[in-house]
This record gives sequence, C-alpha cells and structure tokens, in this order.
Amino acid sequence: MRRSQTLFRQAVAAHFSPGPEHKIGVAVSGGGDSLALLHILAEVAAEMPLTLRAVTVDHGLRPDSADEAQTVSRLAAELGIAHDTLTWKTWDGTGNLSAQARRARYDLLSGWALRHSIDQVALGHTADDQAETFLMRLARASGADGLSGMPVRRSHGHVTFVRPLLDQTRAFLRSYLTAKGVVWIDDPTNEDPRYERVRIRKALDQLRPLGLTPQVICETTKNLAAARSTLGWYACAEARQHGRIDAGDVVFSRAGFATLQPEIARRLLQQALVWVAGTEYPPRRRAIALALQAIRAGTGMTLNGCKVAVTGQSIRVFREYSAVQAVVTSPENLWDGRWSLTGPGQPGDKVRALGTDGLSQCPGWREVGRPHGSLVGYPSVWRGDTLLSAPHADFGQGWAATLLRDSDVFFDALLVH
Ligand SMILES: Nc1ncnc2c1ncn2[C@@H]1O[C@H](COP(=O)(O)OP(=O)(O)OP(=O)(O)O)[C@@H](O)[C@H]1O
Repeated sequence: MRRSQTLFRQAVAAHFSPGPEHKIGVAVSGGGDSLALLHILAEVAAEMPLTLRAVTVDHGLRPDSADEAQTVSRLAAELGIAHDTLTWKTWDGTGNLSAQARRARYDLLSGWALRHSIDQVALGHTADDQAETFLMRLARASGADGLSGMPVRRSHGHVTFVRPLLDQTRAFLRSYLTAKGVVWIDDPTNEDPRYERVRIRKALDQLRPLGLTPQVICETTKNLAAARSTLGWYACAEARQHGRIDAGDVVFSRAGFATLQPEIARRLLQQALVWVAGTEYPPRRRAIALALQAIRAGTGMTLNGCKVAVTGQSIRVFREYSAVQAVVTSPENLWDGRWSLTGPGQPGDKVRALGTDGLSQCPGWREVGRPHGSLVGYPSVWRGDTLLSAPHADFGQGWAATLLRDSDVFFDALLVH
C-alpha cells in the first residue's frame, strides 16, 4: 500500500498548482469516495501550500443525514480541517427530486466557496462513477458530448469544481481507507435497485469479465473527449467564418452554412439556440435534426423559445416574441436574463418585449435591417402605455441596451475543453 499510496498522493497533487498558498474546498458526503478524497488531500496539503476547508450538504432527505454531517465534521476535525454543514430546505415537492437535489447542492457549494474565497472545490467522483455515467448515457444513445463523461474540471459561476479521483477505482479508495482504519458511511440508496445508477453498477460487475472494466471505459471517455474537443475547435472556426452576432441575434450566411459537415452544422445551430434563449441545456438532438432539415428546405422553424428564420442570404436565430411576451421587469433588473437597459428612467418604468404595438410606434425600424419578427422580441421601455424607448428599432431616446452574453461568449462556448 505504501508505494501505491505515494503514487496516489502524487496523482491527486498534480491537479493543484504548486503556486502560492491557496484554499481548496472539499465536498464530503461521508461516503467512501469523498472521505478518501478528504484524507488524500490532507496528505497533499501537508506537502504543498494548500489550506483545506471541508463542507457537507445536508439535504434533509434521510433521517440520518444531520448525524452524518456531524460525523463528517468530527472526522475533518481529527485531521485539523475546518468543516461547514449547509442545509437544503427548499424542495417544493415538485419535479425530479434527485436532479433538484444535485442542482441545489452545486448552488450551495458555489455560494459557500464564494463566501470563503475558495475558487476550487474538489469532488470525489471516481472511475466507477465515470463508467456508470458512460453506460447510462449509452442507454440514451448519446453522442461524443455525452459519452465524453464528466470533465476533470468544470466552472460553475466563480468556482471551479475539480475531480481529482476520476482515475481511481472505488475498490482502491476503499482499500486506502481501510488501511488507514477509517470507517465511511454507507448510503442505503447505493443499494436500492429503483435507481438506474445502482442497476448499471450491477451490470458493470457482469461486464468486468469481458474486459469492460471501469478503467477501460474511462479510456474510451478520454478518447471521445479528445474527438469532442477537436469537433469544438472546428465548429468555432466555422462559426467565426460563417456566423456573426447582430445585437441579440445569431446570423449565419446561408451559403456558408450549406457547406458545413452535418455535425458541425448541428453544433452551430445548437449553440445559437442556447445562446439566444439562455437555456442551461440544449434542445433534444431530434429537435435540432428537424430544425436542420427545415433550414435545408428553406422554411425555418420555432424551437427552444427561438425562431430560426431562413431568408435569401441568411439564417437568423432570434428570440421568439411569444416566449418573452409575458416577461416584464424594472430597468434595474436584467430582462430575459440577458439585457440590461439604462437611461433616463423614473420609478415605475417597465421593460417588456417591444411587440407589434410598440414597433409600429418606431418610425425608423425599417432602416435598421432587422426583420420584423426579430424586432418585436427585443426589449423596450414603457411608462404605463407610453413607449419610452426601443433601442434596437432606432428609437433609443437616450436609452442604451447592453447584452450580458456578448459575441465572445457565443464563439468560445463552441470550444469544449
Ligand atoms: N451531500 C453532499 N455533501 C457534500 N458533497 C457531496 C454530497 N453528495 C455528493 N457530494 C460530492 O459529490 C461527489 C459525487 O457524489 P455522488 O456521485 O453521490 O453525486 P451525484 O449526485 O452523482 O453528483 P453528480 O451529479 O455531480 O455526478 C461526492 O464524492 C462528493 O464529493
């Protein structure tokens, strides 16, 4: 164990730069994987200028969860590591509980990291988790994006989540803890066959004798990640050549778009829809395939709260009016999650979609070169029923509209790392 422990420590240390003293957050549920993470990071911190701070999210979903958080706190204290417990109290009883709990966990962890000036939080995902994720996505016929698996590093707001154990198997981590005499908490849901992940884990046991081990599957995810990153590079280069941002719309040259390989065209359209609508997840593959067909046929379609319109020379992706029709904010707040309006306002002024009624009050709109369907979904400022400003329809009246996600955000998101 001694030699493998040294190699293990070196492999984990390689994820953190040896630069000046910095703080690392460690997310510890109390299970074997994240406790092994805590212990190995404590070893690394003894040799590098790292300060650790551990955290547990108490989801309050199991009767033992508060006790488990306390156990983690005690184990961290034994290692001389500060520990905090964050509680999640906001599930409203609707939607998919696991997905909501996961999202809430990442939000709580990011908020915690920000409060403690921590810019990296380590998570205990292992090679087994990666292999299970791969098989679950395989069951959904994912492409290179999904099958590339979880990345080693991922930004979430101001924080980067790091997974230093992705090359380690669960069995190795357990033997590491056992050799140290550390007892971990067994989450009963890890054995509950109602969860897909548990069933997949059992299936992996069957696949092992065929050579389909977690390590082999992880190699495949790395190969696919390299292919994905190459596709991203080409997609970005093609987007810069054939696409541009026009205020809040994405516009492609129709002739240029027609020359693209289908997978590159798919990536460009997908990114345009996500960038314009500001959605976290892209539309389904099937829906994008239909939109690509519609582009080829020259008809266009509505998707993801956006309109994909095909004209003589161009393909324009813009916000669909009916998707923002009901969005009303004050000028101090972002409108539609991406527009900030500043100007000579008064309390009570409202920002809403321009609409046909507003556009008809902008005498110069035809000169701006944007189609009617696009302009009606742009923000405008109102005082009661009076239109004060529509900066995109040549009716600024001293107001300016600034886009939160600029063109670099659009192009750079095509590059996947
Ligand atoms: N309640 C928790 N408190 C703190 N950290 C947690 C908690 N649950 C999970 N984690 C962190 O996330 C890692 C992965 O846990 P797990 O596989 O259970 O999560 P998951 O829901 O599958 O996460 P993901 O969606 O990111 O794959 C753990 O090793 C740990 O670092």
